Amino acid sequence: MINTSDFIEQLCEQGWYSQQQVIPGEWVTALADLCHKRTFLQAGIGQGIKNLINEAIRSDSISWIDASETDPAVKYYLSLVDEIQQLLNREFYLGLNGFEGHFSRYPQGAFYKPHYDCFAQDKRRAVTLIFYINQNWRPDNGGELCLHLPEGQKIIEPVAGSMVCFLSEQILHEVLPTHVERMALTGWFVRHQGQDYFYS
Ligand SMILES: O=C(O)CCC(=O)C(=O)O
Ligand SMILES: [Fe+2]
Repeated sequence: MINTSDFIEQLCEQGWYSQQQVIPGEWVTALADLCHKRTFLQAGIGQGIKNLINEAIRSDSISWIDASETDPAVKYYLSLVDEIQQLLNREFYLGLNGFEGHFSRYPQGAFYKPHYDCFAQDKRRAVTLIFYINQNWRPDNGGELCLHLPEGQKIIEPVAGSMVCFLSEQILHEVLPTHVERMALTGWFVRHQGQDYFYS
């Protein structure tokens, strides 16, 4: 369960929010099992024809989620996404009208260097939403999400069931090298501006 009032207040005041134990254990298990069964592609940077694979910047693999998927775990995830989208649209005037999300797998040694989730030529991505599905995560596993904030770094461990949400344009962030396989569900609430875009 999301703490609605903390979510609204902190997203508004600091541009990011994180909370543990949002996804119950049984759904974490279902999502982690599903993640292991899916087909993954090496992730790229940029979009469309400019989507380049550059392992010096990121070394994870991704598996895009289709809104028409029928797996109960995916449906559960999309219902959470929907709940958060309604909350965001009710409380903030972001005009969000779409979502794109994927499973991501970071093999041992993988990382994602500091970046913003909003592309220079494409400002559609407004809010980033991440859920972690790493059971039995240990503090010495590495793989933390590091937010580079004006007041300093905020380190977030990718523990099972936790959630992070932030304004895509504002928060510079990175994934520190992981010492074990690390899995997440990463997505973006987007605002369409009446143009056609490529999906990477
Ligand atoms: O997995 C994470 O903690 C963040 C991933 C990320 O920054 C991204 O996919 O853009
Ligand atoms: Fe990111």
